[in-house]
Amino acid sequence: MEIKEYLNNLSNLSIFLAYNANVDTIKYLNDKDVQELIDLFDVNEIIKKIEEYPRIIKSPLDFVARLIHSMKTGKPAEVPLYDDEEINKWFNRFKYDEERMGGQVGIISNLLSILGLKKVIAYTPILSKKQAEMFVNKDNLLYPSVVDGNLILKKPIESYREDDPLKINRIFEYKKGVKFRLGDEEITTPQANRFIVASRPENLRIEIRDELREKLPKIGDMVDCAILSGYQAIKEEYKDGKTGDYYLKKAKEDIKLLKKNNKNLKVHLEFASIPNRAIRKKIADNLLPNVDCVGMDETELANVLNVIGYDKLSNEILKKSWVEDVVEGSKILLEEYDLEIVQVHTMYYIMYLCREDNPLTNEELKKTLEFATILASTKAALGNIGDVDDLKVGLEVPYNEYRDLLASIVAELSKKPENKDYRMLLVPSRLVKNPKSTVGLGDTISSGAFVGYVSFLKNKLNSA
Ligand SMILES: Nc1ncnc2c1ncn2[C@@H]1O[C@H](COP(=O)(O)OP(=O)(O)O)[C@@H](O)[C@H]1O
Ligand SMILES: O=P(O)(O)OC[C@H]1O[C@](O)(CO)[C@@H](O)[C@@H]1O
Ligand SMILES: [Mg+2]
Repeated sequence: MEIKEYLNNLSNLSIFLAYNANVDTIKYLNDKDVQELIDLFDVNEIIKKIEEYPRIIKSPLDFVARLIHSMKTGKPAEVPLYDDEEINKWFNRFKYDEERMGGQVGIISNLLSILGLKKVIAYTPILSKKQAEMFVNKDNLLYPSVVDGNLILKKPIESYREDDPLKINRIFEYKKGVKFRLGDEEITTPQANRFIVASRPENLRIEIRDELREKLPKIGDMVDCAILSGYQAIKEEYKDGKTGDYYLKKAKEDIKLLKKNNKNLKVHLEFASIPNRAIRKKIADNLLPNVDCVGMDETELANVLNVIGYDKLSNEILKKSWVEDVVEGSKILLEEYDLEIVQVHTMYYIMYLCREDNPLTNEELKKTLEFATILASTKAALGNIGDVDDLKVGLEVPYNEYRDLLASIVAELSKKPENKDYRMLLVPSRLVKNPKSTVGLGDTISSGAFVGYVSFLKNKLNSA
């Protein structure tokens, strides 16, 4: 993998990002931490609550139950926190280990700025001083504002609003092999992963502020692509009478406004877990038909399939996440929403599914996935990518042990007659045995692959 050449390709690419940035307050859990949490409750209460499977955290018990479930399965999870003073304060009991830029826009804008893209325009509806300070302070990372009716692009640190609220998510990271007892059951985490307690402040609305919205066609004309994310925070209704439908309708129009003056603008939607099934369905039906590419992990793929009528396949993916099922699910999304690319990242592989007539060659497509695995292994190993030189760390992490098996499965699948109109490219992950942290690895993978995809398309367009 020629990293220098790949990066060189990105240096004339510009991108727009919206909507979600926050502060990730991270705690690395050990055996004792978990046991102490469990010992706060009667074990049967926890077991009962795990079965109930709360989709929002309203009490400490909701949190402990969902956390244990995530640690027992080793699966990534993100659960919204009910917007209530008391439960919010309860989370201050922990001694957190570090604070870090969080949210797809936060993580991706910093990464792409460091990778040396020409221009990264990062938008988030709330930008406090503390949040602004977490953005990389480089000339290519800009925040859009409107001053006297004009679109102004300035560094986040020069654009913050003193009285904007700060959004904090608590991240509980666990390594593989964390041990604890739940009654007479000994549990050991099967792999390293993260549990996100996602705050959902009433005043946070996933939208482009009105004065900036009319500038979207201009912004769309200044960039080659966009990554949109954060929709998972949209609520069904708000205290001021606004509804999820109101914000989803605006979100759909935002995409059309971005594309208005730039027909070649490629838009990628990065998923996160959307516990509210009604909102999940609306996001799929309203937004997916208007974007070109989508990135998600296998759990998110399964959950979307579940709300569009493919329960059996959804359960298969949740249970085993076999390549065949993930391919089947990706084909359904590609067809259902007329997408250009469905990119799914799992613990053991990253995969593209696209149509046979995709303008890029298999080699080009694979290159973008290979670059994405190097980004992920670098970030997993170091916790953060501070400089392109860090990438040599990720390059040294070998592909995981299922590399050959996965390659043979995909080779078989590609030959099947029902797959003749598709191309599926798979690259095994470079799994870091003992990752510093895992939060944001999916965002890292998807953004690294997507900007590579757009840069190869751009080369093709220019050389045509
Ligand atoms: N230890 C690890 N080493 C390398 N890659 C990892 C490791 N753990 C997870 N990954 C990659 O990161 C991805 C996590 O994606 P996702 O669950 O979307 O995270 P997030 O939404 O927090 O960015 C996995 O699908 C896998 O490809
Ligand atoms: O759903 P929210 O509150 O926007 O948070 C998204 C979460 O997902 C991440 O971006 C990782 O994908 C975290 O950094 C962040 O806490
Ligand atoms: Mg993700």
